[in-house]
Amino acid sequence: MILKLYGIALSPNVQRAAMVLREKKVPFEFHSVDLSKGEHKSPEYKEKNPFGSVPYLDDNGFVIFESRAIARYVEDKFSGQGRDLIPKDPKKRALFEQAAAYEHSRFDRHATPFIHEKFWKPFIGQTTDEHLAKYNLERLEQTADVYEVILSKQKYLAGDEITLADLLHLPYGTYLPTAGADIFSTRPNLARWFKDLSEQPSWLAVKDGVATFTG
Ligand SMILES: N[C@@H](CCC(=O)N[C@@H](CS)C(=O)NCC(=O)O)C(=O)O
Repeated sequence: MILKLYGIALSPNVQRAAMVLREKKVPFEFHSVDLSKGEHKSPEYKEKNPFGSVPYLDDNGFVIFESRAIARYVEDKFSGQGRDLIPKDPKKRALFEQAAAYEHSRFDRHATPFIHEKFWKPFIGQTTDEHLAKYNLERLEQTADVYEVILSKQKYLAGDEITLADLLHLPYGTYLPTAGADIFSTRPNLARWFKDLSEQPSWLAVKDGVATFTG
């Protein structure tokens, strides 16, 4: 039975899951969840994702949420199909895990609250906490300086081949300049890396909104 992805078409976390399904050439049905009506907070929805957030994936009754966990499940289940996103060689795998760990703990940790303050809050008519935004932007700039060093020595974060660790940056990385944090274009290696990622067909297919993919 076809996989079902639940969420909103322009949610970065939903786009992350959909991008990986496209990478692995896995057909899926996209099901819209109406956040404005609070559908994601209903008891029925929380049976699927108890945090009441999007996305979640339903694979014939097997339900998984958290976009990074969805990505890893899809990579494992459809191993040998589409592009390999996680290396199997132990050393390459360790370098991948290292990059995936700092994507989450250093990049996403500050990108998410920065975008919340500078993009999402003004969008829904709330006031930005400028102090919080500045704090997170400073941390992002520090992380970007380290990325620039890493990417001056290799093409991608885990070596010279693209992995899931690189792709995970795309959704929030794409929002950052719109929110006023242009951390990529001012650093030549980071600019080269992010331009390359932004041109990946899997991302181009979902960046303007997730839709059902029939293969
Ligand atoms: N860490 C989660 C984050 C999910 C998340 O926060 N999704 C947002 C949309 S981008 C959401 O559902 N926000 C509404 C809410 O949490 O009430 C993931 O990667 O899936």
